[in-house]
Amino acid sequence: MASQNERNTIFLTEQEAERIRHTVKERSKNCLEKVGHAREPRDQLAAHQQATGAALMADMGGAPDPDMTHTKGRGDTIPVVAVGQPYPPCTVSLEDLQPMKMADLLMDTHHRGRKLTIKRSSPVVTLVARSWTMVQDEELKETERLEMCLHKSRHDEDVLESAKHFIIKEPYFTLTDQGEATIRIDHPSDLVVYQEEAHGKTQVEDSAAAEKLATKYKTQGNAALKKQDLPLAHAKYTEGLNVAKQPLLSDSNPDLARDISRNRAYVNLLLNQLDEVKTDARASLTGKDDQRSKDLDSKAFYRAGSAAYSQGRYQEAKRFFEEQQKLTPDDKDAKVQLKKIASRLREQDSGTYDFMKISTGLSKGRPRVDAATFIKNTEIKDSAGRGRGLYATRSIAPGEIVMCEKAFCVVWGHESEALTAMTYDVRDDKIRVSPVGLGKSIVQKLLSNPSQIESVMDLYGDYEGDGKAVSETEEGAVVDVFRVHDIMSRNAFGPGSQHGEEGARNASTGLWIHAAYINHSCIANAEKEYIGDLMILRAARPIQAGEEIFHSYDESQDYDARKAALMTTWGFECSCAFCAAEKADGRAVRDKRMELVGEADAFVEKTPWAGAKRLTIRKAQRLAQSIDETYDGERYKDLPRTAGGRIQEWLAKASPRK
Ligand SMILES: C[S@@+](CC[C@H](N)C(=O)[O-])C[C@H]1O[C@@H](n2cnc3c(N)ncnc32)[C@H](O)[C@@H]1O
Repeated sequence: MASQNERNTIFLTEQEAERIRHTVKERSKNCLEKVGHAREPRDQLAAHQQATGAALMADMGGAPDPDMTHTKGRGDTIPVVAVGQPYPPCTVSLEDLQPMKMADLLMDTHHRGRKLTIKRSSPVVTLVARSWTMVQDEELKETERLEMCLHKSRHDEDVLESAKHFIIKEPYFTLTDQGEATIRIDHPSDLVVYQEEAHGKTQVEDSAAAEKLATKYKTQGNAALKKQDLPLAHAKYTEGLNVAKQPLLSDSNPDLARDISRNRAYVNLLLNQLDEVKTDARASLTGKDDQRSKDLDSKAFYRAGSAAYSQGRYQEAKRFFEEQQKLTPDDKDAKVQLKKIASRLREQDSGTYDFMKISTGLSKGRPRVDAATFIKNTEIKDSAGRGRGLYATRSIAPGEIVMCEKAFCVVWGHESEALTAMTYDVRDDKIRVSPVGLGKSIVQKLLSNPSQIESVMDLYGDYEGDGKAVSETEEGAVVDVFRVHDIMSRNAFGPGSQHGEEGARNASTGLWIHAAYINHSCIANAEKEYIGDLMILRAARPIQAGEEIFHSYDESQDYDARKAALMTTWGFECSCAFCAAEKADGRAVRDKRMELVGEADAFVEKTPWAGAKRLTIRKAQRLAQSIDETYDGERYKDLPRTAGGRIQEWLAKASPRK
């Protein structure tokens, strides 16, 4: 993520930073000492009381949250998240995992190939960056602590609170930062809500009994939908489908599964689970010719088309809406959608946008644009010494659009998802300000739309995972949250404040997948701007076909600050010609230049250019000249002299008072 500017920096005291480092290192040390040790049984009553007390305190807002740390300046606490000790999620389906007992858990061990069925036995303690509770094994003999870190909610509901019975895939038994034993879940896909039907616990003897049961679930799903409890409606329809799809019933009454699929498609649309909308809609098709069946199939095509549209797959959406139109030619909805799709396809193919219209359609309540992505003039190729990069496939004139991209995911500072944390990375011993709320949103979006996992996971990140390309098991999408964190850290950008005041604690941030392939240069040939979550990249100078496209990740005038930010945030040292020249200038010249820039900035801030007196203009000219003189004529022959930019701008506008 782009670094926070001075004004928005979050300051930690040295002691606080040291305390964070110490806590994380102490935990690692403790884990190392205890690795492989047998689990010590817990006292059930004491465990229950501990969790109940903590949950009560947390609900009243009085619980000490061990994740929060003190900061200096505005606001006083912020969560701390330790990063840099990644491990991969389980990529095996439940039926291929062997059951294990709670009593057999070993300390600081990932129990690969195993699964543990548990029942929640206490209230859930919900803290800012984690939730925890006490759980019991199937025989209710053993009790253990279970915590879910960071990615702990789904569809705005705390996962641990959402159900009573769970199965943990490949349990990780370890220590908390405070040294307490716990089963720890980092990857949401490692915790599965236990469903009786999915695990064949309910025996259905004949098709009549199966029909009764599936209908019961369907009715419960409908009731939950009516109450807008979408996760429950989804769960009930899923249970219903598990029964209705069994040959016993689907042979005699195939329409029941179709009906439930159609209903679940609707719930999925509301939950933004767009891949499943399309699967369900397709599964619900009757293909029959009577009017009622045609109406139902038309509804299914509408749902599938809406999902494809939301995914930016406009050709696919077009096909669905055309099918809808064939079945119900008088339906106005399909006509409206097809008209919108025509506009999106035009944007996508030609890069022709009505920016004014897009812009006026935005507000704080509707901060995301309805516009397509245009990337036709670019391609991804290897870039020597920089991994991959983005290249122009045709020549592009200054000011012309290089590419336009709607964000894969953006979290605006004013949205409830915005969450900033200090991350302490054990890999390089650095504490950073990180928009973990964006990481959480990306993970949620991927869990809901597994077909998009591959394109996000292809982005550059320090941790590359275990190399297994599994993104789905029988139980749903698998997302490696550690990889998402690292990808976000190296690829996210800030679209700036578009809806009011924002600072370091609630900076807007987003991920643009195609733009994420663009490398940095301090003398970039492209400049980005934003309308809502639409990134528009224009050529800053003529770009030839085949030329690599660069934008600037950090526009600081100060070479040393820029160099440090590029290394801390993006992990590289810039070797562009401008950096090479500034490096050759030496420290003394750079310091002198920055001192003059400081003077010039102060001048510009306090001196209005309109009606400036001759004497004032002379002063500005002298300042501009002094800055210019810090540049060696030969060294900067073909390079911009950026430090004088602001004062030059002032001079260009200023007119002497007559
Ligand atoms: C947003 S990604 C750019 C695409 C990336 N090169 C790739 O292979 O996917 C940012 C990462 O690219 C690399 N990078 C970008 N600009 C660079 C440059 N000028 N020199 C060296 N590495 C650069 C750094 O590793 C950085 O963290």
